[in-house]
Amino acid sequence: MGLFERDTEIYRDRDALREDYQPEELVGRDDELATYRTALQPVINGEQPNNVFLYGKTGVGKTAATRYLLTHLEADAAQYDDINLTVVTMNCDGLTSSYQIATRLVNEFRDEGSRISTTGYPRASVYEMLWTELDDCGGTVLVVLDEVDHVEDDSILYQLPRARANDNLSEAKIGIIGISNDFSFREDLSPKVRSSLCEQEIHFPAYDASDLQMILEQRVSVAFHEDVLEPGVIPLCAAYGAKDAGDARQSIDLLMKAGDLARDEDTQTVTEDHVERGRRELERGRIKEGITGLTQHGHLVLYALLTLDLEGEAPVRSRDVRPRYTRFTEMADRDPLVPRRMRDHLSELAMLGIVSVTERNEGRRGGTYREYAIDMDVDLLLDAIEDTVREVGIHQSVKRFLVDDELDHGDTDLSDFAPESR
Ligand SMILES: Nc1ncnc2c1ncn2[C@@H]1O[C@H](COP(=O)(O)OP(=O)(O)OP(=O)(O)O)[C@@H](O)[C@H]1O
Repeated sequence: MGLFERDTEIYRDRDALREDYQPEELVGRDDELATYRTALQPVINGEQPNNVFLYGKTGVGKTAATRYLLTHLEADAAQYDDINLTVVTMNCDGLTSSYQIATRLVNEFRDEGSRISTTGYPRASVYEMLWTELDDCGGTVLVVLDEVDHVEDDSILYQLPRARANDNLSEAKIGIIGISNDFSFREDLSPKVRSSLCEQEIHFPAYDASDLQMILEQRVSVAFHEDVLEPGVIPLCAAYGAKDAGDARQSIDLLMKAGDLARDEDTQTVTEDHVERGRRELERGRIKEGITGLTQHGHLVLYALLTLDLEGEAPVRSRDVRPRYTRFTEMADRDPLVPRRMRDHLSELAMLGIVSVTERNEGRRGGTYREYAIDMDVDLLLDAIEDTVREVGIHQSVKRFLVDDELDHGDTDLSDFAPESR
């Protein structure tokens, strides 16, 4: 028998659970799809398209709905000889300026040999090139700007939708589809940009548990063999998804994690226990990612609070975290941040769900203050701030959580790091 053997007991088509899978139908989005379809109808009529703006939290189907409708629109437009439709889709993640967007767009229309560099041209001349490319392309051009909130200046968001009205285009009819999960972005747009970019706004609300259940059932029928899932598995994934953020991506990921655990264990069924364990694993991954993204001061603040928590001192006020944090910064050969910046780090840890915060009120004289405590698995946290701990040394109170080979104790003299007397 070979080293690798095909395992097909659980999955029929695991790829159907991946992000890039395009479902044939979108379930539970009838109203949004109907509004969206109406907004795109002028394209088929050969009229000037509407600019559409989609907004809603992450994983609620904005991109999936766009892909679904534009695939149909392109196929249907091909039936009409007098319609020449071009769709350009761009994700604005990593593109922060109008200039970058404009050069990228110019290059979308050009062959490899004649592409322009992304720096060095005056903005006005890049816009000129863009109008020329669009007019040369002609017909109807739909530009999809996904994650449009990454663009920090709104010049292009004004120029593109207004290009025809401003006489920059004579041949092409252009329509913009902006997509965003940042609610404040729309609010912060200047009125003139908002009125042109957001001609037709469509809000995608978060999914509830029964929506998610329908979405999961549709995926399961493609991805898994029949009767492989215990009856409670889909409702449990849906319930967790609805509780977290109403995000379809999270529910689908959880189902895939549960399926993978079942497959790794060579079992014939996916159980609720696989879902529970899968959820814990995903959670660990998310937290680890969140902590890894913090600065070293964030790690030092966390380590200070963690050791205090283990000594039974939490919940603790930030002024009581401070001496420990300051001491750790000295050990790491750094200057401590001012108290307010240190508190910002505690708030950030709270936002990540690593630290719990309790507001206390000492009555009229004492005012209100906040107390912090660790709200997460200790070994998970230690694992995530391993490098910082190594630099500062292993504090007495965390010693019992460390398996010898998990962290290199080296020659650290632990007595140096015994908790200070308070
Ligand atoms: N109504 C639905 N029916 C079937 N699958 C869906 C539905 N809504 C979302 N999904 C699936 O959930 C995942 C996330 O959806 P999508 O990428 O469209 O979210 P989004 O709102 O664009 O999120 P983001 O703002 O993070 O980009 C995709 O795999 C998508 O296929």
